[in-house]
Amino acid sequence: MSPDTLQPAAAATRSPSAGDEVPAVDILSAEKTYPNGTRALLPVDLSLREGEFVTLLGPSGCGKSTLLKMIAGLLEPSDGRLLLWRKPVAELAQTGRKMAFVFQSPTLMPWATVRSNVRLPLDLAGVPRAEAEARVSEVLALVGLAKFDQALPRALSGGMQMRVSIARGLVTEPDLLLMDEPFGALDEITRHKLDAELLELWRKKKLTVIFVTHSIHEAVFLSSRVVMMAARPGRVVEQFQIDEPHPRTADFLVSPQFAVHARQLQDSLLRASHEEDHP
Ligand SMILES: Nc1ncnc2c1ncn2[C@@H]1O[C@H](COP(=O)(O)OP(=O)(O)OP(=O)(O)O)[C@@H](O)[C@H]1O
Repeated sequence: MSPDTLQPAAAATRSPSAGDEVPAVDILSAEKTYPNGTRALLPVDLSLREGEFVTLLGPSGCGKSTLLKMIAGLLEPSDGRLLLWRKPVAELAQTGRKMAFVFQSPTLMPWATVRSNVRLPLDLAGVPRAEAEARVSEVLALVGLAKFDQALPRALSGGMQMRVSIARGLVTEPDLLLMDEPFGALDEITRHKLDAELLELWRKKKLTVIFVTHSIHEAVFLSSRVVMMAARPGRVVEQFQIDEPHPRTADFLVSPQFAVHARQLQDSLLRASHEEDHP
């Protein structure tokens, strides 16, 4: 085992929360069995420091989305607990922190302009119009869509629609960004471009990100840590630190270090898939 690899047992000790630092996310033996009896997740123990970019990677059905939805408070665990800045997910507001969720599909209102789509969370929160407009302008500039603020979603490419969705997530100024395969439906080149932009946003805004993907390359490029999961039943099997410097450019993608990490994840993914075939 390489020094970069954390044993699942080490992950269970959740050392990041041991010191003074308040962990952004603490998952304490959280598990999920759906009402139809499907054991989607065995107990998961995982802790995230503020500012980490953690990717959940694993074969189809290993519970990535289930875990992300539990962290978002969209699903209740069957047992165990999930804390955000040491408070239960439902009490996040008391921590003064905010969370946003970006789905795989941009889910934009087709009849509304880009500007109105991005402003929606602020309108729902009752933010005064002038302040809301200023914040919308700022995030649209951040994702490179300032000139398209009056466009309707159908006039935009898939990649641009995804940028609108990300802008809508960022407009509330979240501390924690949860992303469920946000670029999975995009072509390879657009995906790389958005990956690079997302990494810049993460650095600029000092976000904590949990990102679900099927792509080993995306996981290596983006992550500070990769959590490998296996299916039937879903569980965390291994973790990998990707301690490579930033900014990560296109050169990183063709570097020997990138290839080493990709190989490790490839082997781990094969092991995870094998466990599923021979539980
Ligand atoms: N609402 C539900 N009711 C019953 N079973 C469900 C439900 N949602 C998901 N499952 C099952 O739970 C398991 C984990 O699903 P989940 O969608 O979390 O996995 P995933 O790793 O995100 O999959 P994928 O990579 O294909 O998106 C799967 O066996 C799935 O069929």
